[in-house]
Amino acid sequence: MAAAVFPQAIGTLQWHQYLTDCNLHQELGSTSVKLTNGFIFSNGFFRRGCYCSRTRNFTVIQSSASQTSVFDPVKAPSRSNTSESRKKSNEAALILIRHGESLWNEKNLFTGCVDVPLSKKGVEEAIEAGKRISSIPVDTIYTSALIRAQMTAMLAMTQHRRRKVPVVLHNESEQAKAWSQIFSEDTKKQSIPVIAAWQLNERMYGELQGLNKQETADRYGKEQVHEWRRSYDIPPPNGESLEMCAERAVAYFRDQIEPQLLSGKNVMIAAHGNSLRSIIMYLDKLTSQEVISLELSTGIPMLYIFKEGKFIRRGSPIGPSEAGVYAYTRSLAQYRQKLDEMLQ
Ligand SMILES: O=C(O)[C@@H](CO)OP(=O)(O)O
Repeated sequence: MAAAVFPQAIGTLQWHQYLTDCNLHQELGSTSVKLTNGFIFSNGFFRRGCYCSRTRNFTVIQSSASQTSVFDPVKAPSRSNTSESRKKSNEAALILIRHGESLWNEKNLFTGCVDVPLSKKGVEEAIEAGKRISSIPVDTIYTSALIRAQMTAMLAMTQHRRRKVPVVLHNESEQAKAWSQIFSEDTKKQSIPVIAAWQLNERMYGELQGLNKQETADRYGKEQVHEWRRSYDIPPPNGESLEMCAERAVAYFRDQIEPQLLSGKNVMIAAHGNSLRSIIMYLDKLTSQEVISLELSTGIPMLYIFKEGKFIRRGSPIGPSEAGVYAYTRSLAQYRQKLDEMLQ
């Protein structure tokens, strides 16, 4: 694919514009651009974790057309539909979704490891998230052990155009394993394994669990509560800091999920604000300072491409009916086209 050539200076970009303006992203997508503030836009995203700030201005000071599209098809019929070529391309999609709004989010209560379900709005958000990723391949699903993440994953998958059935694996005992076997290879092929892991749970919020966030801020002060909620290494009373949460969540990601991606499997993770913040910190190499301002919205999927051992952030996919979906790589566009043909 030929790369677009940018003039030496094209003015000012707003990060918000990057997030929402598909055409801009497409134009930039195949070009390396150096920006003021030391930020570099290449391979479809800004480096240095600057997405924490949605309102920052970027002035383009230099560009190069050396970067062509780096994304080979994940599962494109012409190039990557054999396990051999998959291994060679070493590329896979990774979708991260924070669960939809829960009944305690709605009431503004600290939730942590308390297992509460989605609110009505959360159910709608999960379905909407499913529409956004309905044309992105998913081979394996990881969720936390908490119902709000599991509901989100399942509701999202009801929208997937491939129509595979998510099946929760029960490996907690030999008997559970034996009793949940599937005896048809064809049916297995039409299923997506769902693995629930406590390591992906929300951070344990200690003695804040069940307290109202506003009342807690009124009592202990806004700054103290912000420190408990967003700092990297300060735990809430008797709870986990983000660092402690990362020790289990990132270890699980590296031990269990990365090998799947390495083997070419497309993975979706439905988890929580803080367990996902810790994973994003690892993926985007954010510092403990940068992660403070990282906030994740409920029910908004984020797409990464894993290629040659690197995670490339592609933004949040929007519905297949929208023109110019910036999050799609060429290979994902091919997968989507294949679905279009199949479903005609
Ligand atoms: O209550 C919680 O478990 C989390 C996520 O909802 O809250 P916070 O935004 O403080 O991380």
